Amino acid sequence: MVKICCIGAGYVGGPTMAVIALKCPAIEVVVVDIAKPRIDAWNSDQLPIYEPGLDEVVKECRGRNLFFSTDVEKHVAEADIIFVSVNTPTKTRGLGAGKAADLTYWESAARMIADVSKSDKIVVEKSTVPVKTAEAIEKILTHNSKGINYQILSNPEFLAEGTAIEDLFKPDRVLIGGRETPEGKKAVQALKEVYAHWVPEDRIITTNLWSAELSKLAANAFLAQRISSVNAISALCEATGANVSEVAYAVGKDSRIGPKFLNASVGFGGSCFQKDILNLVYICECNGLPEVANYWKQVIKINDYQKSRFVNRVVSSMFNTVSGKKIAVLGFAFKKDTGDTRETPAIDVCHGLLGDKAQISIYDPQVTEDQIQRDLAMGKFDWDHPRHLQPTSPTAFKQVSVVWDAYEATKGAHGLCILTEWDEFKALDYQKIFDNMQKPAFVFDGRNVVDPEKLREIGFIVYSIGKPLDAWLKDMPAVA
Ligand SMILES: NC(=O)C1=CN([C@@H]2O[C@H](COP(=O)(O)OP(=O)(O)OC[C@H]3O[C@@H](n4cnc5c(N)ncnc54)[C@H](O)[C@@H]3O)[C@@H](O)[C@H]2O)C=CC1
Ligand SMILES: O=C(O)[C@H]1O[C@H](OP(=O)(O)OP(=O)(O)OC[C@H]2O[C@@H](n3ccc(=O)[nH]c3=O)[C@H](O)[C@@H]2O)[C@H](O)[C@@H](O)[C@@H]1O
Repeated sequence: MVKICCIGAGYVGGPTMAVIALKCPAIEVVVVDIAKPRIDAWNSDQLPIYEPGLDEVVKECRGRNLFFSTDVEKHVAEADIIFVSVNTPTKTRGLGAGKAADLTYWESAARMIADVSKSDKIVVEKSTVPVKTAEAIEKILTHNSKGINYQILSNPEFLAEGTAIEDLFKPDRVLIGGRETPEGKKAVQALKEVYAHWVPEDRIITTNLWSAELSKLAANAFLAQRISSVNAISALCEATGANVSEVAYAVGKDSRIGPKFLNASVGFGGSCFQKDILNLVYICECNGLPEVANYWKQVIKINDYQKSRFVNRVVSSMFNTVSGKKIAVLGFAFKKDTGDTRETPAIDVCHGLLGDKAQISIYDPQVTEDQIQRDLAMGKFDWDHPRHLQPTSPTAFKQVSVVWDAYEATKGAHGLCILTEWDEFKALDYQKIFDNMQKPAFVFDGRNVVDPEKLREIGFIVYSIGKPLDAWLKDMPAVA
């Protein structure tokens, strides 16, 4: 029986391995992690991450050919194929701070593999890493090899949160990069055979190592660039009376452009887009390509601009101050159908509002108060380190309350900001919300969830990203 071990039981390691176990009953899959609470949660009825369809997959295979364990060394030693899916956060200090990927966790995983291995291994980069990481990993492994043969493969993951199971069941492509030696090709074939249990052969792409590593960074950069492009246009829409949804629809109808990923928003979030672009920027700089670095940097600058533009809209609309005013925030996760808050635009928007002394009442169907308070207190990039290495929870923000109901959050509020596109926000009784808010009552829709015209009929003053402006907002300063 082929044995797979995955180091890192997070958003990628957990779902990916669960799907491999489901589709390959003859393979034993063990997911290991240094974080005991996370492994305990994977072994319980309350999985550590919320992802539609994940519970069913885990329930079907757990205890059959899918296992979660903290006994990292034992399972690594026994495995034929080792996936490494650990954190690769942005460095917070030292060389490349604020840009380069911090490979501490990767390096320690590689050293541990070298220490405990007694048989040949295929080591698979599942984490997103800088191009050329495989070379560094190879050096660590071969210099400590004790005669063991290691083959390093790059197999980046393209799943998106909220649709992870769907994406894993039907991936657009699976990408495998390896050395072009006979041993390298054999290792690529071995991994290909795992995916071939359910992925059509023409969707399994094989490349050299560096192409695979770079394709992952490039794919995320292209995706984020689309959002920054449409968000940049959204600002111009507001200035001219054009409607960003109509513009995006018309632009996306061009089959060369395509309709997906053109939703204007308060900004993109999530653990990877910013991190991976910063990493790409750093790699370009290190390779003497400042023009290329600056080109990609702009994608992040527009994203930051979009978030501060939103905050400025809120404050300038409400008589240039939100001091002491209750502002309801609906949605804190970085997108719908996930409880993940890493790099969510809600953090920056809340910081902006707190900077203007607002009282914030937050409701998100999947995010806990503890998580929100931690997020608001955490330093830049700290969130992307393993949980037990993050700073312990400092004192909570008194101006922030977290409630479990949208009506409670909006009761007595002066303004309401929609920051995540949860479906349930479309179906709220906005008349009831209006009746219970202070007047004038403002809605700032950062996700184009509500119908601005219907809300205006109720009596709200409405700002929707990239949509023709409410008469109230015209001529008000709103640039970042
Ligand atoms: N979250 C996502 O949707 C996607 C993430 N990625 C990439 O996958 C990688 C992992 O991301 P996530 O799963 O989101 O992170 P995560 O933070 O959810 O999970 C990483 C896990 O690795 C564990 N870990 C760290 N060092 C370890 C070690 N030495 N031994 C054992 N366990 C260790 C941590 O305790 C943590 O549970 C990152 O490189 C990310 O860029 C790629 C595609 C999608
Ligand atoms: O490497 C990663 O981590 C993953 O990053 C993204 O996945 P994810 O961040 O989970 O979610 P997305 O659906 O890409 O959304 C990212 C952010 O962009 C925002 N977004 C997305 C699409 C859009 O049109 N507009 C927009 O503002 C979302 O609300 C969210 O805040 C990519 O889509 C995945 O392919 C990739 O594997």
